[in-house]
Amino acid sequence: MVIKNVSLDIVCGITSKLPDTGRPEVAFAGKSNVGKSSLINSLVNRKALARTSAQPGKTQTINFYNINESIYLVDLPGYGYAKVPQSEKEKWGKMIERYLHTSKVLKAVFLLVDIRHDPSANDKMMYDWVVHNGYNPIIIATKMDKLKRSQIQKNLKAIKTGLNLRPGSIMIPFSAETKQGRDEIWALIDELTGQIPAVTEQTNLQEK
Ligand SMILES: Nc1nc2c(ncn2[C@@H]2O[C@H](COP(=O)(O)OP(=O)(O)OP(=O)(O)O)[C@@H](O)[C@H]2O)c(=O)[nH]1
Repeated sequence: MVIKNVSLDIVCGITSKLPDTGRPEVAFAGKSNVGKSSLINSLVNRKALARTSAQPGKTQTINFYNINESIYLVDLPGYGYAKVPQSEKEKWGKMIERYLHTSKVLKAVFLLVDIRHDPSANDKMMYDWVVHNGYNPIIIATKMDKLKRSQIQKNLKAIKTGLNLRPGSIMIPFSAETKQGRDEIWALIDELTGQIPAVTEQTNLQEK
Protein backbone atom coordinates (compact mmCIF):
# COMPACT_ATOMS: atom_id res chain seq x y z
CA MET A 1 0.00 0.00 0.00
CA VAL A 2 1.32 3.41 -0.95
CA ILE A 3 0.00 5.81 1.69
CA LYS A 4 -1.41 8.86 -0.08
CA ASN A 5 -3.52 10.19 2.74
CA VAL A 6 -4.48 9.12 6.20
CA SER A 7 -6.76 10.62 8.81
CA LEU A 8 -8.32 9.69 12.12
CA ASP A 9 -11.94 9.74 10.96
CA ILE A 10 -13.98 8.23 13.76
CA VAL A 11 -13.40 7.92 17.50
CA CYS A 12 -15.86 5.72 19.40
CA GLY A 13 -16.26 5.90 23.15
CA ILE A 14 -17.84 3.23 25.31
CA THR A 15 -21.40 4.30 24.57
CA SER A 16 -20.90 5.49 20.98
CA LYS A 17 -22.78 3.94 18.13
CA LEU A 18 -20.32 1.98 16.02
CA PRO A 19 -20.00 3.24 12.45
CA ASP A 20 -20.90 1.38 9.31
CA THR A 21 -17.92 2.51 7.26
CA GLY A 22 -18.72 0.36 4.25
CA ARG A 23 -15.00 -0.04 3.56
CA PRO A 24 -12.79 -3.01 4.45
CA GLU A 25 -11.46 -2.82 8.00
CA VAL A 26 -8.61 -4.57 9.79
CA ALA A 27 -8.42 -4.28 13.57
CA PHE A 28 -5.50 -4.22 16.00
CA ALA A 29 -5.80 -5.57 19.54
CA GLY A 30 -3.25 -6.01 22.29
CA LYS A 31 -2.51 -5.28 25.89
CA SER A 32 -1.62 -1.79 27.01
CA ASN A 33 1.91 -0.74 26.15
CA VAL A 34 2.46 -3.61 23.69
CA GLY A 35 3.27 -1.08 20.95
CA LYS A 36 -0.03 -0.77 19.09
CA SER A 37 0.17 2.99 18.52
CA SER A 38 3.79 2.63 17.40
CA LEU A 39 2.80 -0.07 14.91
CA ILE A 40 -0.01 2.04 13.45
CA ASN A 41 2.25 5.10 13.17
CA SER A 42 4.85 2.98 11.45
CA LEU A 43 2.31 1.49 9.03
CA VAL A 44 1.12 4.95 7.98
CA ASN A 45 4.57 6.56 8.02
CA ARG A 46 3.65 9.09 10.68
CA LYS A 47 5.45 9.86 13.90
CA ALA A 48 2.45 10.63 16.05
CA LEU A 49 -0.87 10.03 14.33
CA ALA A 50 -1.72 7.38 16.91
CA ARG A 51 -0.59 8.54 20.32
CA THR A 52 2.34 6.73 21.90
CA SER A 53 3.69 7.09 25.39
CA ALA A 54 5.46 5.24 28.14
CA GLN A 55 2.26 5.60 30.16
CA PRO A 56 0.07 2.59 29.46
CA GLY A 57 -3.69 2.43 29.30
CA LYS A 58 -4.41 5.64 27.37
CA THR A 59 -6.18 4.28 24.36
CA GLN A 60 -9.72 3.94 25.67
CA THR A 61 -11.59 4.43 22.46
CA ILE A 62 -11.96 2.57 19.19
CA ASN A 63 -10.17 4.70 16.62
CA PHE A 64 -10.83 4.37 12.88
CA TYR A 65 -7.95 5.48 10.66
CA ASN A 66 -8.97 6.16 7.08
CA ILE A 67 -6.27 5.08 4.62
CA ASN A 68 -6.45 6.53 1.09
CA GLU A 69 -10.27 6.69 1.36
CA SER A 70 -10.18 2.94 0.71
CA ILE A 71 -9.68 0.98 3.93
CA TYR A 72 -9.77 1.53 7.70
CA LEU A 73 -7.18 0.51 10.29
CA VAL A 74 -9.11 0.09 13.54
CA ASP A 75 -7.26 0.60 16.81
CA LEU A 76 -9.01 -1.27 19.64
CA PRO A 77 -8.52 -0.23 23.30
CA GLY A 78 -5.49 -1.77 25.01
CA TYR A 79 -6.43 -4.29 27.69
CA GLY A 80 -4.90 -5.59 30.87
CA TYR A 81 -3.63 -2.40 32.48
CA ALA A 82 -3.68 -3.08 36.20
CA LYS A 83 -4.49 0.47 37.32
CA VAL A 84 -7.76 0.59 35.40
CA PRO A 85 -10.73 -0.27 37.65
CA GLN A 86 -12.45 -3.61 36.97
CA SER A 87 -15.71 -1.87 36.02
CA GLU A 88 -13.89 0.08 33.28
CA LYS A 89 -12.19 -3.07 32.00
CA GLU A 90 -15.55 -4.76 31.66
CA LYS A 91 -16.92 -1.82 29.70
CA TRP A 92 -13.95 -1.91 27.30
CA GLY A 93 -14.38 -5.66 26.92
CA LYS A 94 -18.01 -5.19 25.99
CA MET A 95 -17.10 -2.45 23.55
CA ILE A 96 -14.52 -4.66 21.79
CA GLU A 97 -16.98 -7.53 21.69
CA ARG A 98 -19.69 -5.29 20.27
CA TYR A 99 -17.30 -4.21 17.53
CA LEU A 100 -16.25 -7.78 16.67
CA HIS A 101 -19.89 -8.79 16.57
CA THR A 102 -21.29 -5.91 14.57
CA SER A 103 -18.70 -4.91 11.97
CA LYS A 104 -19.85 -6.17 8.61
CA VAL A 105 -16.60 -5.24 6.91
CA LEU A 106 -13.96 -6.52 9.34
CA LYS A 107 -11.53 -8.61 7.31
CA ALA A 108 -8.98 -9.59 9.96
CA VAL A 109 -7.90 -9.07 13.54
CA PHE A 110 -4.22 -8.56 14.33
CA LEU A 111 -3.33 -9.49 17.89
CA LEU A 112 -0.16 -7.88 19.20
CA VAL A 113 1.99 -9.59 21.82
CA ASP A 114 5.38 -8.54 23.17
CA ILE A 115 8.02 -10.87 21.70
CA ARG A 116 10.02 -10.80 24.94
CA HIS A 117 7.36 -12.37 27.14
CA ASP A 118 5.17 -15.43 27.29
CA PRO A 119 1.56 -14.46 26.51
CA SER A 120 -0.38 -13.27 29.56
CA ALA A 121 -3.72 -14.67 30.73
CA ASN A 122 -5.33 -11.61 29.10
CA ASP A 123 -3.56 -12.29 25.80
CA LYS A 124 -4.84 -15.85 25.84
CA MET A 125 -8.34 -14.69 26.68
CA MET A 126 -8.26 -12.15 23.85
CA TYR A 127 -6.98 -14.76 21.39
CA ASP A 128 -9.73 -17.22 22.34
CA TRP A 129 -12.32 -14.49 22.24
CA VAL A 130 -11.35 -13.38 18.72
CA VAL A 131 -11.44 -17.01 17.58
CA HIS A 132 -14.83 -17.42 19.25
CA ASN A 133 -16.07 -14.45 17.20
CA GLY A 134 -15.13 -16.22 14.00
CA TYR A 135 -11.71 -14.72 13.17
CA ASN A 136 -8.30 -16.40 13.04
CA PRO A 137 -6.07 -13.77 14.68
CA ILE A 138 -2.85 -12.81 12.95
CA ILE A 139 -0.17 -12.49 15.62
CA ILE A 140 2.27 -9.59 15.55
CA ALA A 141 5.19 -10.12 17.93
CA THR A 142 6.25 -6.56 18.77
CA LYS A 143 9.53 -4.96 19.90
CA MET A 144 11.73 -7.54 18.18
CA ASP A 145 14.66 -5.09 18.26
CA LYS A 146 14.79 -5.67 22.01
CA LEU A 147 15.84 -9.29 21.50
CA LYS A 148 19.07 -10.78 20.24
CA ARG A 149 18.63 -12.36 16.84
CA SER A 150 19.38 -15.79 18.29
CA GLN A 151 16.44 -15.50 20.69
CA ILE A 152 13.76 -14.59 18.16
CA GLN A 153 12.76 -18.06 16.91
CA LYS A 154 12.74 -19.46 20.43
CA ASN A 155 10.43 -16.70 21.66
CA LEU A 156 8.12 -17.00 18.66
CA LYS A 157 7.78 -20.69 19.48
CA ALA A 158 6.92 -19.85 23.10
CA ILE A 159 4.20 -17.45 21.92
CA LYS A 160 2.82 -20.09 19.57
CA THR A 161 2.66 -22.61 22.39
CA GLY A 162 1.42 -20.09 24.97
CA LEU A 163 -1.52 -18.99 22.82
CA ASN A 164 -2.11 -22.50 21.52
CA LEU A 165 -2.24 -21.11 17.98
CA ARG A 166 -4.41 -22.90 15.49
CA PRO A 167 -2.53 -24.73 12.72
CA GLY A 168 -1.63 -22.47 9.81
CA SER A 169 -1.78 -19.30 11.93
CA ILE A 170 0.33 -16.39 10.77
CA MET A 171 2.85 -14.79 13.13
CA ILE A 172 4.94 -11.77 12.14
CA PRO A 173 7.80 -10.38 14.23
CA PHE A 174 7.86 -6.58 14.10
CA SER A 175 9.90 -3.63 15.30
CA ALA A 176 8.73 -0.03 15.25
CA GLU A 177 12.37 0.98 15.66
CA THR A 178 13.79 -0.82 12.63
CA LYS A 179 10.48 -1.21 10.68
CA GLN A 180 11.23 -4.90 10.28
CA GLY A 181 7.99 -6.74 9.50
CA ARG A 182 6.23 -3.61 8.19
CA ASP A 183 6.17 -4.63 4.52
CA GLU A 184 4.97 -8.11 5.39
CA ILE A 185 2.09 -6.69 7.44
CA TRP A 186 1.09 -4.33 4.61
CA ALA A 187 1.24 -7.16 2.07
CA LEU A 188 -1.18 -9.10 4.24
CA ILE A 189 -3.50 -6.13 4.75
CA ASP A 190 -3.51 -5.48 0.99
CA GLU A 191 -4.38 -9.09 0.33
CA LEU A 192 -7.07 -9.29 3.01
CA THR A 193 -8.74 -6.06 1.97
CA GLY A 194 -8.49 -6.68 -1.78
CA GLN A 195 -6.15 -3.77 -2.47
CA ILE A 196 -3.96 -3.71 -5.57
CA PRO A 197 -0.27 -3.81 -4.61
CA ALA A 198 1.85 -0.78 -5.43
CA VAL A 199 3.06 -0.51 -9.03
CA THR A 200 6.69 -0.66 -7.93
CA GLU A 201 6.07 -3.96 -6.16
CA GLN A 202 4.44 -5.39 -9.29
CA THR A 203 7.40 -4.25 -11.39
CA ASN A 204 9.81 -5.89 -8.98
CA LEU A 205 7.89 -9.12 -9.18
CA GLN A 206 7.96 -9.09 -12.99
CA GLU A 207 11.69 -8.47 -13.00
CA LYS A 208 12.38 -11.57 -10.87
N1 LIG B 1 12.30 -0.69 21.35
C1 LIG B 1 11.03 -0.62 20.97
N2 LIG B 1 10.13 0.09 21.69
C2 LIG B 1 8.85 0.12 21.28
C3 LIG B 1 8.41 -0.56 20.11
N3 LIG B 1 7.09 -0.35 19.96
C4 LIG B 1 6.70 0.43 21.00
N4 LIG B 1 7.75 0.72 21.81
C5 LIG B 1 7.72 1.54 23.04
O1 LIG B 1 6.79 0.94 23.94
C6 LIG B 1 6.02 1.94 24.63
C7 LIG B 1 4.54 1.73 24.37
O2 LIG B 1 4.29 1.89 22.99
P1 LIG B 1 2.86 2.36 22.43
O3 LIG B 1 2.95 2.29 20.94
O4 LIG B 1 2.44 3.65 23.07
O5 LIG B 1 1.95 1.19 23.02
P2 LIG B 1 0.35 1.03 22.97
O6 LIG B 1 0.13 -0.43 22.82
O7 LIG B 1 -0.24 1.92 21.94
O8 LIG B 1 -0.07 1.49 24.42
P3 LIG B 1 -1.54 1.90 25.00
O9 LIG B 1 -1.82 3.27 24.51
O10 LIG B 1 -1.34 1.79 26.45
O11 LIG B 1 -2.54 0.89 24.49
C8 LIG B 1 6.54 3.30 24.11
O12 LIG B 1 7.52 3.77 25.01
C9 LIG B 1 7.17 2.94 22.77
O13 LIG B 1 8.20 3.81 22.38
C10 LIG B 1 9.40 -1.29 19.34
O14 LIG B 1 9.14 -1.93 18.31
N5 LIG B 1 10.68 -1.28 19.82
